[in-house]
Amino acid sequence: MAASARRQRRSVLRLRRLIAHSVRLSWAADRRAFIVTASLQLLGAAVIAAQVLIVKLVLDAILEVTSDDAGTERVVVPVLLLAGVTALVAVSAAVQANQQRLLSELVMRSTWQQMLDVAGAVGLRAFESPGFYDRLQRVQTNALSRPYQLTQGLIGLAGGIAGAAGLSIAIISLEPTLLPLLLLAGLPLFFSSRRESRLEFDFAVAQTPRLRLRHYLGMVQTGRDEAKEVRAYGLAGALRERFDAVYADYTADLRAHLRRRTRLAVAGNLASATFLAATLLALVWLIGRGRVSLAEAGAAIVAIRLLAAQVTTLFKGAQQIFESGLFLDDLADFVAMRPAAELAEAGAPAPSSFRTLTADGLTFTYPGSTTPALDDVSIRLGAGEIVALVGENGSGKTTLAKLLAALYEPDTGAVRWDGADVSGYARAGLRQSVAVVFQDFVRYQLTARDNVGLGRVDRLSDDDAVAAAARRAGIDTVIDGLPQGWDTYLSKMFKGGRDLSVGQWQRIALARAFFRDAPFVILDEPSASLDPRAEHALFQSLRELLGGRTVLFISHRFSTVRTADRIYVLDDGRVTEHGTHDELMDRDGHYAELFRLQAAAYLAPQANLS
Ligand SMILES: Nc1ncnc2c1ncn2[C@@H]1O[C@H](COP(=O)(O)OP(=O)(O)OP(=O)(O)O)[C@@H](O)[C@H]1O
Repeated sequence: MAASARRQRRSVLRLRRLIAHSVRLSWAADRRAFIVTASLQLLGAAVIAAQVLIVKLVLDAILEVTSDDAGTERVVVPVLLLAGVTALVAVSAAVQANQQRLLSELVMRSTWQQMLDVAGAVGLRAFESPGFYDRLQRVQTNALSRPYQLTQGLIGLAGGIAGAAGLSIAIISLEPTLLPLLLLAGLPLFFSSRRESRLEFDFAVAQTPRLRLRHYLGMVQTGRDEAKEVRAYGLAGALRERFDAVYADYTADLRAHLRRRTRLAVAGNLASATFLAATLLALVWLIGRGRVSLAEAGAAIVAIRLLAAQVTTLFKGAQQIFESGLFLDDLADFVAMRPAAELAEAGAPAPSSFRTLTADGLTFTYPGSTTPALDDVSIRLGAGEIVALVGENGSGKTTLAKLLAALYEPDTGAVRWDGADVSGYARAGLRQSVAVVFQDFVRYQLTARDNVGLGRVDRLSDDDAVAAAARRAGIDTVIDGLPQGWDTYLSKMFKGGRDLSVGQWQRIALARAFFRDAPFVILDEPSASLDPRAEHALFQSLRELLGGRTVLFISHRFSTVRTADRIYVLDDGRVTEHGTHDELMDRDGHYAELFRLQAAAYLAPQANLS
């Protein structure tokens, strides 16, 4: 008993908190729309109350006409009034529906804006945390449906409360003794609706992980990116079976849940009918005793029906808010991360270039990992130098590049520009001076112009510079040959869009980096998908293409690496060797071994295959 009371108190407290949060969310989304919606609710409640009073006037007039043989014209005014109020109810419902749709859309927009602000503000480290990523996914998945449900719930709840209050006032003004009777008739509905909303909430909470899995399994079978592999590995049948199994579990639970709800609805309605009969009998008794007139009794019956509808709306609203509760909690936690994220990215204005860039004893461990990806790594780049990073898979090359690009902070050690530790500079300012082509660069499903121009958004409309960057990357003729040239979407998702080959995409990514026009350029395997001629041309002209810029490039192809001014060899997160190609070959260490392995593979492929 005590436990159940505690649970109820917790539910009430939670509902109060959720309502406050929903109101804040709607208010922040658009004050005007919120005020208009709230005013319409109040108007709706007043009109419902007026309806009851007018019904009484109509009944009074009808009874007078029949008993006194008075002129039927006496009925005309109340009837017209009733028709007018009924029309007003219908009009207000239509306006409310539109207003609610608008408010839902505005709340959805505001939710997306808040979510994108946080996603853009947090450091890359956040994306390594499963907690952050899960929450982001949940907020994102729900951001499309929940705001609608939430505003509907809020409006339903407010409307239900206002309507019930309006009806109570109307009844009191008719005959105060009727009020307890009305409340009695509403009691079974009150309890059954509350129980139903609790059941629905528990069901929604319990099913969330399963529904998420079902959504994912559906997506993996319909996604464009996944389509190749699903076919190549013949996964369609197996994935479909999993989808069916998850769906079957869900429908089994849904059936059981709906059976419970039906039982509850039957019990609630039976109890309601019994209470209604008792209320009507009490009304007859009051009429017999002359305490209540026939017209008042008629109006009371109308009020009972209206009150039942209001109570149902009220509980449905509370239930919808409850169901959106998890989403609201996720959103609140997510948004709360923003100030700390912004603080972490803030700092003094960064210089726009450097004469020397050094990494001093960098150590870095990915969140959730136990072994460091970088262990006491030190390297140096002079302005205008081309420096290469080599090493086996997983040796830490990309991680080092990310630290130098100010995307991660080292656990210990420092990245220095002209001797100054860059951790004191604003991250965004630092990154402006760095252009990176990642191994897994982004293929923006936007126009060719955007794909290059996004390298530097403040110069996006500089068509000549965009075209020049494309020329340097050797992708200009491909773009000119597209159906709408620079305006062609590089995606089949859009009408007239075209996809490119992997190597052409890589050139687009290079063009984007060239367009950025930054003093420090990081190229992570920039030629992995280029044909031999294009790769040769790129590295032959790298100095000319990047005229005087400092370049750090990562490559597994030693033919390209040998042209670098200096080469750093990474092994298991540590720098094991460094020097020019000739120096490293003379040293006859790890680098020389890897170089010879690759050279031998080119020169005597048969021997390697055998
Ligand atoms: N996001 C991550 N979370 C946890 N560990 C990671 C993450 N990214 C990389 N690692 C680990 O850090 C180490 C270094 O990875 P990194 O990507 O820097 O290697 P790499 O030298 O660039 O490899 P490759 O030649 O395959 O591109 C590896 O052991 C890798 O498994």
